[in-house]
Amino acid sequence: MTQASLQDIISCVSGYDPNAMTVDQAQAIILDFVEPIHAQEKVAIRSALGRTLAQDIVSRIDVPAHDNSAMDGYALRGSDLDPQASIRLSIVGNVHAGQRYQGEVQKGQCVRIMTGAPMPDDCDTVIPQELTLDADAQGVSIPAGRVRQGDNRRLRGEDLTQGEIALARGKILRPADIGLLASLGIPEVPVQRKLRVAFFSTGDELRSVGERLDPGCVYDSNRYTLHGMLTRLGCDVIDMGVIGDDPLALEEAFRSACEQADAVITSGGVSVGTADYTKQIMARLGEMLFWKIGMRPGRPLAFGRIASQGRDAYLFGLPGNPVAVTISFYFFVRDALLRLMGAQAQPLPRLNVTAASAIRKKPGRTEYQRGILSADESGNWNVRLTGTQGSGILRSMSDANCVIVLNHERGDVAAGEQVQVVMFDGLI
Ligand SMILES: Nc1nc2c(c(=O)[nH]1)N[C@H]1C(S)=C(S)[C@@H](COP(=O)(O)OP(=O)(O)OC[C@H]3O[C@@H](n4cnc5c(N)ncnc54)[C@H](O)[C@@H]3O)O[C@H]1N2
Ligand code: MOO
Repeated sequence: MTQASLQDIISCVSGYDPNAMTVDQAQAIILDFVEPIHAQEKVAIRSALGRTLAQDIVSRIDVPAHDNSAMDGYALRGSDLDPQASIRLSIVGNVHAGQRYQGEVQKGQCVRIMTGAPMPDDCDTVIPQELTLDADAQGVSIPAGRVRQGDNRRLRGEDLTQGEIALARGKILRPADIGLLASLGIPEVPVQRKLRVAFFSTGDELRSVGERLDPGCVYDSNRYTLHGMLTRLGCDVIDMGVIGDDPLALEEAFRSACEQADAVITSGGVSVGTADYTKQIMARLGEMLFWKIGMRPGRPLAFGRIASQGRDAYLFGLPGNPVAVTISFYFFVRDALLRLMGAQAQPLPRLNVTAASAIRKKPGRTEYQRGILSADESGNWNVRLTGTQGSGILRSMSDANCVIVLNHERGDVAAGEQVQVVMFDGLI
């Protein structure tokens, strides 16, 4: 990777203060520093779900390939229609999807047609069969005013025209995109190689699931939350377990993670505690910034790039508190990983909704509070807090279906005021 150093980037940030960063500043610095990886591979379209498209996909055909009927009914010449009076047309043929009507259709004539069948050359309008009267083998009556010229006809190329970009590079492919690729007859597509992300938890007090919980210890939940969030983002995950507060073991873990992965995520050890060797080791292995961000939860954050054995990786040192891990991941790490994987920016949509009750908020920091969004009897959406908002209380994260984002300058929120929420659906 050849890229600007973090020092270059922060020297351009006005009022840069690592102990008083705003969320916006931190997000901007991170995105500025992260460069997309370039490796790509070809995969069958069914395996491309959730992957990032590595090149533009240009349509080689018109879709649909011909004008065709949107309804089962009768194809007719629109110029025969009389808006004031019913007309009677004679039926000169029949055409199904996959066939082509070869004959001519003259004035006063029509063709029985099925949905998807190509329009006969002389016809430009279809009347659905349920709007017609007195149909028999010879003819059909078209009541006045039921259709206008051009109705119920799907035009050649109305979905995509030959040469048009059907899907742009950087798109994360969803089921409809896979269907679109199939509609173009494309069997495989170039996608970005999956991002490899290594992660581990730090702290002597952590026990892994399956181990005995010794006095004073807690189960490591962060690795499980991170595993879920990274998997949802479509990364290849490398779970490196729990590393105790031992400088040698920590250094070895950082080196090994960096040699295997594009990005390394740790939790714990980024604050000011005496056993927090983590920060020193991070700093020794590369270029690191340690920030106190004006936000809650998620105040401490380490960010940079470390190197070992000629390999380097971006490093995100998240705070240890379980809720802080989730918030830091979604508001800093997610966008950076998306950029790293070559994906188009995918800002998390924010909805304006009503606060069901008052919310305490200090101006001068961004707060992310866990909420439950629901509709009242009139169908108006409002949000209430899940309860205690301590950054160690994972239960209230699990109970929530959204996070309420209260911007930097904002003070207390009164019941009935508008607040912004980010939905968890599909996210956490
Ligand atoms: N004097 C100060 N103390 C603290 C500050 C500060 O600025 N000055 N910041 C507080 C904030 S905010 C946070 S967040 C934490 C972050 O500290 P660390 O990143 O060093 O995290 P730890 O001390 O290792 O752990 C914090 C807390 O979270 C629990 N934890 C850690 N890892 C896990 C895990 N994998 N699974 C479950 N729980 C975990 C850990 O046991 C601690 O209770 O510092 C504040 N203190
Ligand atoms: O990041 Mo800490 O969890 O803000 O409280």
